[in-house]
Amino acid sequence: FSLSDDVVRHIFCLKLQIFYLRFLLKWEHLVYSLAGSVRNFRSFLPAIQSTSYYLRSVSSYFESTFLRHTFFFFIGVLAPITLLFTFLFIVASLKASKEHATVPAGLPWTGKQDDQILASMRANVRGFVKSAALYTEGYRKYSKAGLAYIVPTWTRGPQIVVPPSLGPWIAQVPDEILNAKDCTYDNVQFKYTVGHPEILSNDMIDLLIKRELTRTTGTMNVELVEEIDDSLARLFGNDGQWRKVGVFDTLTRTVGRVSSRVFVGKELCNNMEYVVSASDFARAVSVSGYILHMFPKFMRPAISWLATMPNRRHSGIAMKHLQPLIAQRITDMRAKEADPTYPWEEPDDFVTWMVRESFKRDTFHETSVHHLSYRIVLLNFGGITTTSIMVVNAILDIWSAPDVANVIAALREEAQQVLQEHGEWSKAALAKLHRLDSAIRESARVSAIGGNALARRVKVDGFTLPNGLAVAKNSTIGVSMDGIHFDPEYYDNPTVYDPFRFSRPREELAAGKTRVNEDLVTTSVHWLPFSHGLHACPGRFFAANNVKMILAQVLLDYEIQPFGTRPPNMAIGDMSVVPVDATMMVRKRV
Ligand code: HEM
Repeated sequence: FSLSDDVVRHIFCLKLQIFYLRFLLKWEHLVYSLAGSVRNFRSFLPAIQSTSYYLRSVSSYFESTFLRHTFFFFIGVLAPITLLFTFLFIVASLKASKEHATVPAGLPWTGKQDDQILASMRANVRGFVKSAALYTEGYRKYSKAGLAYIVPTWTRGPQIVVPPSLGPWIAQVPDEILNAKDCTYDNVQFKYTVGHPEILSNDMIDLLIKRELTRTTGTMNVELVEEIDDSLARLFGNDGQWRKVGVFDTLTRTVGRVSSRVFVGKELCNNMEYVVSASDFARAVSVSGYILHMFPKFMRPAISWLATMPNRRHSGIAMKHLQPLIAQRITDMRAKEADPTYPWEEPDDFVTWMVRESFKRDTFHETSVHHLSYRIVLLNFGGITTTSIMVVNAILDIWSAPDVANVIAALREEAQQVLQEHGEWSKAALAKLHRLDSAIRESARVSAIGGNALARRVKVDGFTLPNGLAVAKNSTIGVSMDGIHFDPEYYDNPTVYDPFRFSRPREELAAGKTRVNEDLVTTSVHWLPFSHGLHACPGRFFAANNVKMILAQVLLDYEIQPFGTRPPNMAIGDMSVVPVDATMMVRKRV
């Protein structure tokens, strides 16, 4: 510690000297030229001489101590950095070789060249920089020939990618054989980034999403539209003036507020400190997951304390608001149960459903205020950022579409007609927004998260896939999401964003065509943003309801200036991430 203090002092000293030297050189020159041209200024000469003398002494001090400073700089700063990087390099190299030994030897790789020195580690680095592209490259080369291949990734180790023909089979294999959650949890390193294994392995959230949230989806839309309108008015303004706003920032807040209206109720959904903590927490968890994957398993407990500090800060903010709310809800619900005349109206929200469910359970982690509150933190994690990303992608894709003016006019016309017919955004009304539904579904196709879909962890020894490929226990299999989404066999002109790709067949129904049921919530092995099969996202009905309603209100009430070119998503590892800095010009329609 004292060494580093010393080093810092010396570096500081060195900087000061260089600064002073430059200062004096500049002024000495100026003063000499002034003195030479104005005789009367001779009286200044002694001062100039003494300055010059000081300058020389500083310069000689600098020369005499230069070596010492350089030495301290190397010992104190460069040596530890070099040592740290050498250590990380060795660790990463060993980790990569170990991971790569677990996949079947005969399979082809994308992004790995066996004849290169440190082939495994270099492949993992490629996986970090561009594994989304490696997936699609392998898809064209191998999947289309019915072969499996391997993609290196930074976060999940090597992935075995199987042809799409195996997709329907993977989607139905039970968890005891191919496990979905193990993959997700390991990918985001939930053990460290979130903790609470007793909550993660518990059924309560999934059960309530399937049983209560899906049942009520659409029934609270009048309240949700109020939240959307107020949120958009605050963020986009309602004075008819153009404003430059952040796309991600404004829509995350709106989605967070709308989702929270159903998750935690009217009061808290309006609290932006609480709402923003959800997306901050999600981002912190993802970043810390990446950091932890840089280290081998035995080092993660030690590294995690530091890496997950932001996670604790953001979840702490949410917990600060959630715990009193849930404690009060338990008190009120108990009082109402004991005495039906207790003057309190039970809100219909996720907290109420969860507390009611907790009354039927008896373990501490299913009943304590802390554990119930943390469940909402996790619900936000799974539900808010994912939905915000879908809205952001849809806005970027729709307002960058070829023929954007006509696309907007067609979407707006549909929204106006349906709203006029139904008077409000009821479930039935939203179901009639075929063009908007299609524009969002198409955006989710071309701007999907990328990489791996239907990712499953093999849970049994000696397992053989239907195509005869033997895979080791704990290896990961899946299909290439972008490979499938951009395959001309499934989509005409697959690289083009065609907003009405899915609604056109419906609109042509009158011409006697067969009805094609491809709504935003319809999953398939060829459209995978919500996955497919046993683990298809149970929150997709709620998410689709909110995404459609937010976009319909934006179309009806605001004008957005088209983007010249679509602000591109960024590839990070095997994921494609929305451009969080993208801005748009927006104004209230008059
Ligand atoms: C546009 C928004 C959303 C997207 C794109 C999305 C996507 C996904 C995906 C890809 C899966 C993984 C399935 C698998 O492992 O194969 C999933 C699972 C899940 N999602 Fe969503 N989701 C969204 C919104 C939501 C919302 C709003 C909620 C809750 C209210 C939610 C709750 C869940 C849960 C609980 C699972 C785990 C299901 C299981 O393992 O059986 N999601 N989601």
